[in-house]
Amino acid sequence: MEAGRVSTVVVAIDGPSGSGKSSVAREVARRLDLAYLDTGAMYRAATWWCLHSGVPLEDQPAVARAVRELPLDQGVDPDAPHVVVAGTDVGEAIRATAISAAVSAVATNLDVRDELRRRQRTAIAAQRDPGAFSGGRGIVAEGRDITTVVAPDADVRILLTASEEARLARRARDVHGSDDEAAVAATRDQVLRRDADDSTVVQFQVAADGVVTVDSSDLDLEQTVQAVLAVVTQVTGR
Ligand SMILES: Nc1ncnc2c1ncn2[C@@H]1O[C@H](COP(=O)(O)OP(=O)(O)O)[C@@H](O)[C@H]1O
Ligand SMILES: Nc1ccn([C@H]2C[C@H](O)[C@@H](COP(=O)(O)OP(=O)(O)O)O2)c(=O)n1
Repeated sequence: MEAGRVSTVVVAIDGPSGSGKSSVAREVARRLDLAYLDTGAMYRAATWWCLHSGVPLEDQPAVARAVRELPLDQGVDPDAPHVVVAGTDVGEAIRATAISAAVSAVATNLDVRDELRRRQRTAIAAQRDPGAFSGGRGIVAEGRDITTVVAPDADVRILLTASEEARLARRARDVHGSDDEAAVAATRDQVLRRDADDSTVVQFQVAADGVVTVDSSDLDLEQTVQAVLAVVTQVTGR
């Protein structure tokens, strides 16, 4: 390494819906002073853009064309993440149930995946290189295919899992403010159907070779953050 250069670390985290990827990855990035890339937000922003522009999601070539032109500005500061499309802040809009219900139709479009993966690799590369113009600081990137396809060469690769029951209860509390029977039933589409659809194009249910599994079923958020930090320390010494 050149004198004066500080080594950067790339942490890749994948997992199913409700496993805690976004909350855990963001907090780990904060504590290690790394950038944070929420790749799910990119698929959500692409879905928002298609709906906003009147592109029918079943018209795959039209969706792919729209996404290649997607005017997306996404921040990587874990303390102030922003998602802006064509000048509109869509940070909240992309979490709406209508987007959660529609996003798999866009995420299973292989041309869309090519385009967004290209952008994700560019964002990760900018943070990996300490000599980069933007001053690479290292990054935590999370999604469904970061450990396997987008950044299989990441320094740390983690599959964050949790039982179906834990994931449904978490999402129900997020969306409906309760994890009673009705709230969990209303959440099944957002979690289980979406994971089943997404699994047709990416594999995030079983850890690939060299990927460390962290099971958060019986851990709270802080314990999960600690478990992920322990893997980072074990692998990188940081
Ligand atoms: N052990 C845990 N690990 C991560 N998140 C948890 C945990 N327990 C509860 N949660 C909560 O579960 C919800 C879903 O987490 P989120 O990060 O959105 O998951 P994902 O990005 O995998 O869909 C959040 O409200 C989070 O605070
Ligand atoms: N790297 C990624 C990230 C997300 N996706 C897809 C899968 C999901 O249905 C959507 C939204 O992802 P997001 O991580 O926001 O989903 P949840 O936090 O689990 O609700 O995008 C993907 O296919 N590949």
